[in-house]
Amino acid sequence: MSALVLLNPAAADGRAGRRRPALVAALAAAGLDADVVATRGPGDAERLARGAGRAALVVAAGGDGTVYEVVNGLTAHGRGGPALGVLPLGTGDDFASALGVPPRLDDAARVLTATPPRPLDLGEVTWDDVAGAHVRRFANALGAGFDAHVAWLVAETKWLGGRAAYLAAVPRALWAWRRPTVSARVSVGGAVVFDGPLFLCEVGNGPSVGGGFRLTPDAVLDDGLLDVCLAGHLTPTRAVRLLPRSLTGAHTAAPEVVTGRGRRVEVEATAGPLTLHADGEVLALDARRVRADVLPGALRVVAPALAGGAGRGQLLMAAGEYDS
Ligand SMILES: Nc1ncnc2c1ncn2[C@@H]1O[C@H](COP(=O)(O)OP(=O)(O)OP(=O)(O)O)[C@@H](O)[C@H]1O
Repeated sequence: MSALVLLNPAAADGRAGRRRPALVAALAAAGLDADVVATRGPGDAERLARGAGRAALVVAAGGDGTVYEVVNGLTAHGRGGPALGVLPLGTGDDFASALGVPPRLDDAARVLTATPPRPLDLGEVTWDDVAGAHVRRFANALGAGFDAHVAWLVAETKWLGGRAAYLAAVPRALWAWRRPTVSARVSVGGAVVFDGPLFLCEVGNGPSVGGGFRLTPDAVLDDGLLDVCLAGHLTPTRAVRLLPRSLTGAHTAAPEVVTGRGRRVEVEATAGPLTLHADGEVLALDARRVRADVLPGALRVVAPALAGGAGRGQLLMAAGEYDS
């Protein structure tokens, strides 16, 4: 099998780049005929994936941001294009965890040759801001509000290093959000589920974000649906109390938390602009209207945790329930 491995050397504060020799050795040991190409900057992985139509497999070697880019490049090929593999070399690696990719490089490389790819759902986000309308795809999660604000602060202070940038960003974001900063109306499948001051709204294709915070703990990558978790205004003290509970998904029982599941999720800012992220990459600081749609079975992915059997999304698609 011919594979193109797109290595983001900047992932995990540059640790991914330093692991290139170990990556090449792991791929050789797994018997994968692979070209390893390092990206030169943001956007490069997407461009390379778009040009990789002849590869059987395109592997995102990096974190969730690298996966996001590769997914947006690969979907340009349609459903018959190369499959996606993931080697978790990033900081959070939430999508790789959802796929069941083992954290050790040797094991993860072996999985690429041993597991036939299978169709999984993707999300498609459409939003309006001052620059107009935009459309992107996401693999793992879309977030509006507090966590997108954290992602923006982290990107701004990248020079601090991943973990330090996060530690600095969370208190800054909590301080900025001590009073309600945005209000929004949220609909799932056309029905309004929330209207008021918003802390965050997370739309999960996979269950976790930020390196293991299970905001949408029951999200499944092949069920043809997106899971939603939103919280109305939280004081900093209340947010700090709830955050650790999201490591297990126990936050969903809190009275401020609303959950839902559907094919389409809409978030409309009624006061203040929305900060928006997809797979941890900041998309907008001033979104007004955001729509997320599931694209059932849109991309074939090496997913050891989901190997075998048709997912619900595929079954619904076969039954003609989806036209996307
Ligand atoms: N060669 C490069 N130099 C600098 N930045 C790059 C390069 N290639 C890609 N990037 C950018 O690096 C950023 C971070 O990548 P990625 O998300 O994969 O790693 P991470 O942040 O360590 O992991 P995670 O998102 O799982 O926490 C992305 O915004 C991506 O566009």
